[in-house]
Amino acid sequence: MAYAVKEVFYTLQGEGAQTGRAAVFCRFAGCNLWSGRESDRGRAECTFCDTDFIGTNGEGGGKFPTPEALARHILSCWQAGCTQPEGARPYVVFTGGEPLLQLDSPLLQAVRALGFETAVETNGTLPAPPELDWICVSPKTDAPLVQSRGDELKLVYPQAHLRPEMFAGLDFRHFWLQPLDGSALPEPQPASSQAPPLDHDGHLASSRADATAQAVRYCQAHPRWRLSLQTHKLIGIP
Ligand SMILES: C[S@@+](CC[C@H](N)C(=O)[O-])C[C@H]1O[C@@H](n2cnc3c(N)ncnc32)[C@H](O)[C@@H]1O
Ligand SMILES: Nc1nc2[nH]cc(C(=O)O)c2c(=O)[nH]1
Ligand code: SF4
Ligand SMILES: [Mg+2]
Repeated sequence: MAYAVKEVFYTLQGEGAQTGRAAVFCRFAGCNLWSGRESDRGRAECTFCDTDFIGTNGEGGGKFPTPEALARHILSCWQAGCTQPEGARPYVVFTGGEPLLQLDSPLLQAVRALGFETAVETNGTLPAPPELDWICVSPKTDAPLVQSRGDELKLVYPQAHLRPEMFAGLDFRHFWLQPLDGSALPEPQPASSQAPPLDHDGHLASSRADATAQAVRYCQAHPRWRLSLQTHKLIGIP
C-alpha cells in the first residue's frame, strides 16, 4: 500500500518518558477523529489538536509507494541529522494525524531491517501492530479505547468527561498528564457544541498555564501520575 506522509523531520522527542531523545518523526496524513479543517473542529471527536496533518506538503513529506521507499527516506533523515551514529540505535516515532490508519507490519519490518527502534503516538482507537518497541496511547473523550496496553499512557488534561482514574488500572508502565495547550485553538464560540475543557473539580482551563496548574495539582494528589510538558514547544524546536 502507498503511504501519505505529511512531514518527516529530525528532532528530539519532546514528550513523555523518551523526552530529550533524538528521533526521526514520521507524521502521517489524516486522522479518524478530526478532518483537520478548522471549520469541522467544533463537531470533531477530538477538538483540541495542535497539529496540521492535512496533505503531504510538509518538510520531508510526500507519497511513498512502498514500505521500503518510506523506510529509506526515514533513514536518510536520520543520517542527515545524526553525524555520530556510533553506539546509538536510530529511533523513529510514527505520529500524525492518526498513524495507525497507515502504519503496518511491512513498514515496521522495513525500518527495523535498517536498524531502527520504533515508537508510535496513537489515540488508541485502533490496534497497534506487534513490531513496535514503544507504544504511547493518548485517549480522547469521545473515542473508544481499543489499544488499552502499552508503554505509556499520556492523557491531555483537562478533558471533558475524561478522568485520569478511568485509565489508572490499565497495563502501562508510565502514566502522564500533559497540560492542554489551547494557545493555537480558535476562541470557543458561544453556540459551539464543543465541550469546554473541565478538570476533575469542574474548573475551566482557559489557558495552558491554567491547564498546567490543574495538572500539577492532580499529580501532587495522585503521585502515580507524572507531568509531561511539551518541551519542544518550550524551546522552539519542531
Ligand atoms: C498530534 S497527536 C498525534 C498522534 C495521535 N493522533 C494522538 O492523538 O495521540 C500527538 C500528541 O499530541 C497530543 N496533543 C494534541 N493536541 C494537544 C494539545 N492541544 N495540547 C497538548 N497535547 C496535545 C496528543 O494527545 C498526542 O499525545
Ligand atoms: N519534538 C516533538 N515531540 C513530539 N512528541 C510527540 C509529538 C507529536 O506531535 O506526536 C511531537 C512533536 O510534534 N514534536
Ligand atoms: S486524535 Fe491526535 S491527530 Fe487526531 S485530532 Fe486528536 S490529537 Fe490530533
Ligand atoms: Mg506535536
